[in-house]
Amino acid sequence: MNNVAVIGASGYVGAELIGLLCKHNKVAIKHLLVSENSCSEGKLFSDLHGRWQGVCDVPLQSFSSQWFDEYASTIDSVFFATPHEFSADWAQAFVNAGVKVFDLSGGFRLNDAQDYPKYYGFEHSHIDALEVAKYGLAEWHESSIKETALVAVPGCYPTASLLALKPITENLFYLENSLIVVNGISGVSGAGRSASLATNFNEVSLGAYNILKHRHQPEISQEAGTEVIFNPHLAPYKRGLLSTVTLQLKEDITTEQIEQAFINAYQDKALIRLLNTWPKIDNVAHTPFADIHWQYDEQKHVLVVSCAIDNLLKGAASQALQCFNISNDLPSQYSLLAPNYIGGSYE
Ligand SMILES: NC(=O)C1=CN([C@@H]2O[C@H](COP(=O)(O)OP(=O)(O)OC[C@H]3O[C@@H](n4cnc5c(N)ncnc54)[C@H](OP(=O)(O)O)[C@@H]3O)[C@@H](O)[C@H]2O)C=CC1
Ligand SMILES: CC(=O)N[C@@H](CCC(=O)OP(=O)(O)O)C(=O)O
Repeated sequence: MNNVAVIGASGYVGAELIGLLCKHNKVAIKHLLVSENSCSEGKLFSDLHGRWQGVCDVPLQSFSSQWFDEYASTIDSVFFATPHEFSADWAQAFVNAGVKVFDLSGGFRLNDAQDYPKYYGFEHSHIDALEVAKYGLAEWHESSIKETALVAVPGCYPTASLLALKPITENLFYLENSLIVVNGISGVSGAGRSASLATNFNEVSLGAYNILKHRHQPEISQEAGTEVIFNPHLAPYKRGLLSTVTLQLKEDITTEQIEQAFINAYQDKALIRLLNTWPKIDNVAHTPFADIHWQYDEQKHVLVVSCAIDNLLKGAASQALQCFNISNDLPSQYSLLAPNYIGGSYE
């Protein structure tokens, strides 16, 4: 059994993650934590998140340095579903205490410490840990996830965008110095549980935001290995995220090469579904799947790839669990799919 703690248990991502951990037969949930002065402290997890009544009726504790001193060394893994700065401050301490860290925030996703003040609004307190952390896009980084004690679970938009981009960028099919445009659309749960005017039911209307300054732009560019333009949009539905990317390819690239690149990348990846039609949010919401479809104009050498995920699952909680599984030598999809599922059918 792997003894785990989740910090950020009152939030949307923490709740999804705890729901998944409850179904994992190699996990024992030991502590569910919120911030030191949280109004949720002492409440039952299931009182805050009614979907899990009778499934996880565990009281929430508050995280503090006293809690850390008393309990950190008694757990094997910790999941941070917390603000970025909290993760940046605390992850290294857990690693030093021998605990594997799965950070669902952006605290360790960017390699360059100078990007933190610019995109996240704080100076990173553990630049050394930034160098140790490994980016955990589960389908692409199995070997580095296995090696590290600190996994930076990718952001929601970067997950969908990179799953769409990487078969092309890894094969260097795109025209160098051409514009790569990533258009993302997210449901409102992407903004977290705390109320704000921008996410108020009466205020949300499909629209772009944070254009040319969103923190996922450097993350996508870093992991794609080339600069992208990222256009995020907020849409009036609860959950699900669609990322559609447009690339100019080199003149000699054929439809067959693209087809082969996607097959090579994903044919043995149980949670990626290559579709023959454009993906839809409703088909992936509440699931750990990423659905992908593409279309290539061989005359203009323009490729469009679209990927749909659930922002709270493949974009956060279920991908964190994939990273946990990989790190513990389990199949990435362990406990996320029925054990006898072999991709489209059951044995
Ligand atoms: N929403 C999404 O689609 C995605 C979110 N993420 C990332 O996951 C993380 C959580 O997001 P989300 O669940 O949406 O956010 P929420 O605002 O819904 O939840 C944040 C959680 O963090 C806890 N928290 C806040 N401050 C502290 C602190 N100082 N110490 C301990 N716990 C603290 C809160 O507890 P309390 O306030 O009760 O103390 C709450 O449980 C963020 O980093 C976010 O960027 C990643 C991918 C997708
Ligand atoms: C709709 C919405 O507001 N989405 C959030 C992104 C989701 C998130 O929480 O960010 P990480 O994936 O980096 O952790 C945003 O644009 O800031």
